[in-house]
Amino acid sequence: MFGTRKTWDLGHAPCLQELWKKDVSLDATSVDFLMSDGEDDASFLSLPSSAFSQRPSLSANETNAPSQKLLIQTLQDKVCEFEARFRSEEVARHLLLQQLQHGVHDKTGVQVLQQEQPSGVTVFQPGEPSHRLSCAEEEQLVTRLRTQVEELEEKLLDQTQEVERLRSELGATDLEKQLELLVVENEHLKQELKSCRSSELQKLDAAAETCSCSHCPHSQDADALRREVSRWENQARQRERRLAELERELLEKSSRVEALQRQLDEATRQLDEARRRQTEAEQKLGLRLQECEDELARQAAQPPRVKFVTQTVEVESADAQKALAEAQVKNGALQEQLSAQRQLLRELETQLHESQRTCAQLRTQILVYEGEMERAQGQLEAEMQNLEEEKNRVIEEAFIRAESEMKAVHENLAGVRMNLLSLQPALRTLTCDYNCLKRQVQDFPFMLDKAITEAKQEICQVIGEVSSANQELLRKYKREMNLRKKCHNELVRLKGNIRVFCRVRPVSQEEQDSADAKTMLSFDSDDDAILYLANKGKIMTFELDKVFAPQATQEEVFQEVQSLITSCIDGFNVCIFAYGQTGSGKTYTMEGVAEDPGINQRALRLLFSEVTEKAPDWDYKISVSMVEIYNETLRNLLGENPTDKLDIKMNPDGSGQLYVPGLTEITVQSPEDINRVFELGHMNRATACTNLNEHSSRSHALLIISVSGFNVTTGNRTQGKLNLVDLAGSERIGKSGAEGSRLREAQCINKSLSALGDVINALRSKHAHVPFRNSRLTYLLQDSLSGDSKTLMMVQVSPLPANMSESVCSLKFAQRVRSVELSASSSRRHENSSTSSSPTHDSVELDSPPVTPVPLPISRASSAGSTLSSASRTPSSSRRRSQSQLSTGRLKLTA
Ligand SMILES: Nc1ncnc2c1ncn2[C@@H]1O[C@H](COP(=O)(O)OP(=O)(O)OP(=O)(O)O)[C@@H](O)[C@H]1O
Repeated sequence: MFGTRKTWDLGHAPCLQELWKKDVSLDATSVDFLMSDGEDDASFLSLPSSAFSQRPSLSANETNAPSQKLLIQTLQDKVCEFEARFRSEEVARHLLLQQLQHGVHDKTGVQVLQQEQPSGVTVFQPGEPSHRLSCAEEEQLVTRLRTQVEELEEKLLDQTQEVERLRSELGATDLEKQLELLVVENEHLKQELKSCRSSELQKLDAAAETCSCSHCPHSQDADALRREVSRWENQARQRERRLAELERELLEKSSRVEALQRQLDEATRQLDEARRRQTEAEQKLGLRLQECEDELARQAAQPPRVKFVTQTVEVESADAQKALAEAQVKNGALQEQLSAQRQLLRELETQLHESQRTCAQLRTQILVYEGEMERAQGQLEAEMQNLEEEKNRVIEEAFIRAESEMKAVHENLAGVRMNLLSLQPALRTLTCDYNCLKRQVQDFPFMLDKAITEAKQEICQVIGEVSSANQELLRKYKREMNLRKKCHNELVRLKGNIRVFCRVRPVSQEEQDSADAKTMLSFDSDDDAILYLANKGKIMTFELDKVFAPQATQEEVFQEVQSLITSCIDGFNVCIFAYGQTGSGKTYTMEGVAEDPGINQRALRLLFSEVTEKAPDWDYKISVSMVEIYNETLRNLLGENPTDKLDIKMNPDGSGQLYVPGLTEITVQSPEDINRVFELGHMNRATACTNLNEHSSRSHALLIISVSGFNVTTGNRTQGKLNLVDLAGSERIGKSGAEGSRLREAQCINKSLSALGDVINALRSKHAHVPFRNSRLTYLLQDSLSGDSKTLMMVQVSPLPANMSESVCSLKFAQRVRSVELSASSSRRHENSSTSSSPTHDSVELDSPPVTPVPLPISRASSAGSTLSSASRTPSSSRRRSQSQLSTGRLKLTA
C-alpha cells in the first residue's frame, strides 16, 4: 500500500540528512553527565529489544508510529530513571566522601585528598591531602555537571526548534504548492464556467422573452436550443462533479502524503535522538572506563605508601599499630572495593561491548530506514508526478470540451439570434392580426346577437311565406283532388259501375295427361278484353273488361282490382264476386294458397298500407266479418258457435240500413290479426261440415271488411265496405241429377245466383223495384250493390272441353252483367265523396304498393292439387256428376 503512493518532493531530504548529521555530531561534552554513573549505562542502553526488533519498516507497515512512540517513551523513561539514579548515586557518593573525611581527620589525621580528574570525576587519594575532595570542589563539580546538563537541555531545545523550523519549511512543499495552484486554477475555471453559463442563460432568456409568441415558428428552435443548453449544462455539471471527485481524491492523497511526511519526520527525529543518546552513552562509558582504569592504577600504586606509614607508626607507638591495623582493615576494605571496582569495570566493559553491538544494530537499522525512506520518497515522487499529469490531462480535456461546448452554444445562440431577427416582422404581423382578431372577438357577441335577431326575423318571414305557400298548395291540392275524383266519377259513370273480368284457370298436369286436355279457349294478343271459345265447330267471341290468361299470376290479378279495393277507404261500397262452375278456380282467386295468397289477404294488407299512409290526418278502423250462406242460411264464421243461424234485419235507428244481429266483427290492426281472423273463419267453417271441400262448393263465403275513417283535421267521416264473395258453383242443376240434400243445395245455389242476376238486371234496367230480398245473398249485399257502389264480377272459366258448355254459360252471364249500369248517387256518401266518383280498374294508381303474400293457415285452396278429371276424388267431379243427374235445367241468369 505504501509502495503505491506517490512520493513528495524531496527537496527537504538533504536538510533531514544534515539534521541527522548534526544530531550525530553532538558535542561530546554534552554527554558527560551520562557517563558519570557507570552502573546505569548498561540499563540505559539496555533498551527493550522489542522497541527495535518489533519496529516494522516504513514500507512494510504504516503502523510504525506506535512503535516509535513506544521507543521514545522508553527512551524518556530511561532518561528519567538515569537522572534519578544519578542523583541518588551522587548523594551516596557525597555521604561516602563525608564519612571518609571524618574518618581521616578523627583517627589518623591523614587527609584523603581529592583529585580532580580531567573529566571532572573526583577520586580518593589516601595519604595525600591534596587528593582528598573538598566540599567546595564537589559542589563545584556538581555545579559544573548541572551546567552541562543545562547546556545539553538548551541544545536539545535548539535542535527541537530547528526541527520544527525545518518541518514548517517542509510543510510548504512543491506538491502542496502545486496543489494549491491547482485548486486556485480550478476555482478560476469554475468561476469562468459559471459566468459563461449565466451569460448564456441570460441571452437565452432574453431571446425567449423576445420570442414570447407561442405561435412563432422559431419558438421550436429556441426550445431545441434551450434543451441543447440544458444538456450541455448537465454535461458540465457532470464534469464538475468529476473534477470535484478528482480534487477530493487529490486532497486525500495530499493528506496521506502529509501524514506519511509527519510519520517520517517523527521516525527521523526518534532515530536521531536514539543515535544521539547512543553516542552519548558510548562516550560516557568510554570516559568512565578511562577513569576506572586510572583509579585502578593509582590504587595499585598506593600500597607501598601504606606499608611505609605502617612501619613508621609501628615504630612510633602501639597506637600507631592499632591505627595501622585499622588502616589495614581499611586497606582490605579498599582492596575489596578495588575488586568490586574491577568487577564493575568488567561489567562496564561487557556493557560497552553490548552497547557497541547495539549501536551497530541501530546504525544498520538506520541505514535500512534510510533506504526505505528513499524508496518511499521515490514512490511518492512518481505518484505525485502521475497525479499531476493526470490532473493536467483532465483539466485540459475539460477545458477543451468546455471550449467546444461553448463554441457550439455560441453558434446556436447566433442561429437563435438570426431566427429572432427574422421572426420580428412575423411577430409584428401576428401581433396586428391578433389585435384585429381580438377586436373582432370583442365585437362578436353583438354581431352574433344582431345576426341571430335578423336570422330569426328572416326565419319567421320565411316560415310565414312557406306556411302561406303550403296553404295555397293545400288548397290547390284539394281542388285538384276534387277535380280528379270528379273526372274519375265521370269516367266510372261512362264505363259503368259493374266491371266484369274473366280468368281462365290453367290446365293441371293430370288434365294435360288425359285425352280431353285440349283447350278450346284462345286469346287476342292485341286486346286483353277478348276471349275466343271454340264450341261445336263455332268460334264464340266474348268481350269483357279484362281477360286473364291461365298464366296470369295472383299479383297481376290483384293489380287490376286494387284500385277498386282502395275506393272503400273513400267511403264506397265494393263487391267482388268470384263466379263460375265448380273447379274453375274461384277459391284460388279469392283466397289463394298459402304461398301465393289471393284477393282477400292482399286486399286487407293493401288497406292496412293505405290507412297507415294516411295516418297523420286520418284515423281508420278496419273490422272484419266472415259469413257463410249455405242453403239460404246465414252463419257467422267468426262467432263462438258457427252453427248458429243469423238473420238480416232493418236497423231500428230508422236509417233504412240493414244489419245482422249477432254478426261478429273483429277489428284488425295488423297483418298478424288478419292471419288469426282467417284461421278462425276456416276452422269454424271446417267444424260446421264433414267435407270442407265439398261444402265450400255448395256455399257462398263472404268476407266483409268495413273501413270507417275520421279526418282529425277536418272532422270528416267515411264509411266503406268491401265484400269479397266466393260464390258457390254455378253448374246446371238439371245435369247433376242430385237428390235429397244435394238437390236442395243445388236449388238454393240456383236460387241465390238467380236472385243475384235478377238484382243486377233490375239495377241495369233502373226498375223501381230491385228484388234484393229474393235471396239471403242479395239481401245481405243490398247496400253494396245499390247506389254508387262498385261491383266486380270475376268470372272463372275452366279451359277443358268437358266444361265448355258451363264456360259458355258463365261467359254469357258475364257479358250481360257487364252492360248493367248502377244508379248514380248515394245518399250514404259523405260530403267529399258526393262530388267524386271512385276509381275503377281503369284508373290504376301507380303509387299503390304491392301487397305482400301471406300464407293462409287453412284454406280451401289446400285442395287445389286435386284434379277435376278425377270424379271419384274431387267435389268438382261429384258436382259434375250430380249436375248430370239433375234435370231441373240450366241455371238462368237473366240479366
Ligand atoms: N289460376 C290458377 N292457377 C293454378 N291453379 C288453379 C288456378 N285456378 C284454379 N286452380 C286449381 O284448380 C283447382 C280448382 O280450383 P278451385 O277450388 O279454386 O275451384 P272452385 O271454383 O273454387 O271450386 P268450388 O266451386 O268447388 O269451390 C284447384 O286445385 C286450384 O288449385
